[in-house]
Amino acid sequence: MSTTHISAGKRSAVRSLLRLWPCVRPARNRLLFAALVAIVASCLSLVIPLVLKWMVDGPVADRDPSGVWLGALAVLLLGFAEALLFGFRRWLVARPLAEVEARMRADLYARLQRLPIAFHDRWPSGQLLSRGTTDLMIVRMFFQFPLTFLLVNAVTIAVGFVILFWQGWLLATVLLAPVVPLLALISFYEARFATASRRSQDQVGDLTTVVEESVLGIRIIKGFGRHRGQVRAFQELAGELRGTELLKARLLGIIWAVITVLPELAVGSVLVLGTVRVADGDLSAGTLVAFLSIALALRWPVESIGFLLAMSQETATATDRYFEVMDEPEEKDSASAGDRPGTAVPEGADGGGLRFEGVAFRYPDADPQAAPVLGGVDLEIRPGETMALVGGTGSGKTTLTALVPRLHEATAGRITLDGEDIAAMPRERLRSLVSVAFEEPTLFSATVAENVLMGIADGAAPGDGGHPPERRRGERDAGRSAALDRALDVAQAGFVHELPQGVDTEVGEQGLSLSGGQRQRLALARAVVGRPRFLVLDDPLSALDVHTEALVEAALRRVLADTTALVVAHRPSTVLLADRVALLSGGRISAVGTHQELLRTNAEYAWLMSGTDPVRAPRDGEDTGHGSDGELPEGTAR
Ligand SMILES: Nc1ncnc2c1ncn2[C@@H]1O[C@H](COP(=O)(O)OP(=O)(O)OP(=O)(O)O)[C@@H](O)[C@H]1O
Repeated sequence: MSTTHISAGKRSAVRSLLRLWPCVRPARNRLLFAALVAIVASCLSLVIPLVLKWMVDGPVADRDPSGVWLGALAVLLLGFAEALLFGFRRWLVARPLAEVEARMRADLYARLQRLPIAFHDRWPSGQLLSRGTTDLMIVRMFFQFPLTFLLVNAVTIAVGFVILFWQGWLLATVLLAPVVPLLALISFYEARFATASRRSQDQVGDLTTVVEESVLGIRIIKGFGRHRGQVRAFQELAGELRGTELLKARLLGIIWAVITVLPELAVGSVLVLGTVRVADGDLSAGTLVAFLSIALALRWPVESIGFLLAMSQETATATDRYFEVMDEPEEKDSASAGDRPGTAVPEGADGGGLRFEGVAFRYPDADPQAAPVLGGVDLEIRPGETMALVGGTGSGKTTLTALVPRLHEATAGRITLDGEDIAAMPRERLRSLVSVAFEEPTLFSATVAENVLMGIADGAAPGDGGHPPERRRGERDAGRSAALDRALDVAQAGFVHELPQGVDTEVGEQGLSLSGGQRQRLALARAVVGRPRFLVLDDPLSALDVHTEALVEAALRRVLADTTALVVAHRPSTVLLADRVALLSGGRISAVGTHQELLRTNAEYAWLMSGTDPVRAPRDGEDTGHGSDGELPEGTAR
């Protein structure tokens, strides 16, 4: 379980926040208008002290009750207008900001779909999940509240001080005095808060990973009685997060205290100095009331700056975390892939079928000193042929099959489909030609039909040409339904008709409401439903009982007859589906031939297939002397 944090490095919060500008661009007019409304509302609160001054120096001093009532009415109306305008501001931004958040989330999801498998191997899922949920929520709240109020409060404070200086420069200067120490202290604590904020958001990601893994692996956890250990691990991480949150709270407390105490001291000084000046007759009582009222009205804008800056720091962190994913390079088609006509060779001609030429591969995070998983694979699967791929555990069979749909990119050599280099093909086209079923059959929380029909391109079904749209749609649906029935038949997945809603039954998260064998049959149906030209199957029958396996094999034979296929096989029964067998050993294809030929002539193969070897059982990847020096055993073909 990874607790590795993706380091943010040193960065400027403002620069991070500026990266959000293109995302909120569609809502910018509303945001600006809402900010204006909030500024007007906030400045109305500064007019109230001026009304008070007028009341104290006018109707109160003159003992004029009707003037006092008029002043009270003015204060009431100003307060009412302020409340109304703040409500209007909230209404203005709510919908556009929800849309901004939804769009950013959709962009993140789309990006995750396009990022290479190597990225997903590296990143814990909880880290991605927390970026798509908590971090984006923080970003939305920033636009809703801190951003607007940092602006509104800055304008309110500026307007407030203009009025204060207009009323009397001496008292205004006393009020302004704490600004310099205030700024220095805030910037010191904000930097520490930014570090704590990054740590806490990364810890939320780690915690999400633990929760996700334990929910998905609940059967293993319960089966091995590991629930207490799991709870302990969770509590440890939750404890670390709690510690970081408490540190944040302490820092925020200090910032808050500094921001509150220094201005209070200034207000106290103004009160003393102002009273002395009123007593000396240098200042009217109304001016002092107005002064103190404005100073008190500015308290909230000043005090709130502490937590507004803290929220801005959190948003800068959330923005960095969001863009760390968005900045990752996507899977790229080669530069000329889109417009290159391809170098296709007609089916059946020399160079047709599936060919591996000097294909090498090393995982990006593998030890650079270690030998690559694949060191130079040469293999030809003729058009219409089924080739079984056999090799010891960890010899690289799954890795080799993953190179065909370009889930990983070969580090050297090339793979061709009917003579066309897959590196020069647009991925979409490549994946419409090649279908895959992996050893671990992954299903999605959707219906049986939706899971199987994922294997067919949207709208792809026979009978589309030259008809009106409704008829085409009808024919397409009928075509998809027929393809579904055929695929379920091939995969011997008739059990789906016994499910409560037949093919419309939801299979639950990851298809866990089905048995392992049932999931594997649906994964197989998904691989064959689109009648692919090339089929790559990674030990597709491993979870079936012998009777079902025999049935699926019989049906598979029919499918394999029409396609060029590479089938990873661990057992003789699967190997027998193939026309020929290739043995992967030491990162290369060390022998190719029929099952019988290899059984007779290749000790490693005989050992892998039967577990017995009259001479000696070779270890994984050990050179058996066959083919490694270029000499293939008798009956071996390339
Ligand atoms: N994402 C990865 N990052 C780094 N190394 C990996 C990764 N996936 C697999 N490997 C390594 O590559 C080697 C080949 O793995 P692969 O899964 O291709 O073997 P395999 O022949 O399919 O094994 P099995 O028969 O047990 O399924 C192994 O040593 C494995 O540890």
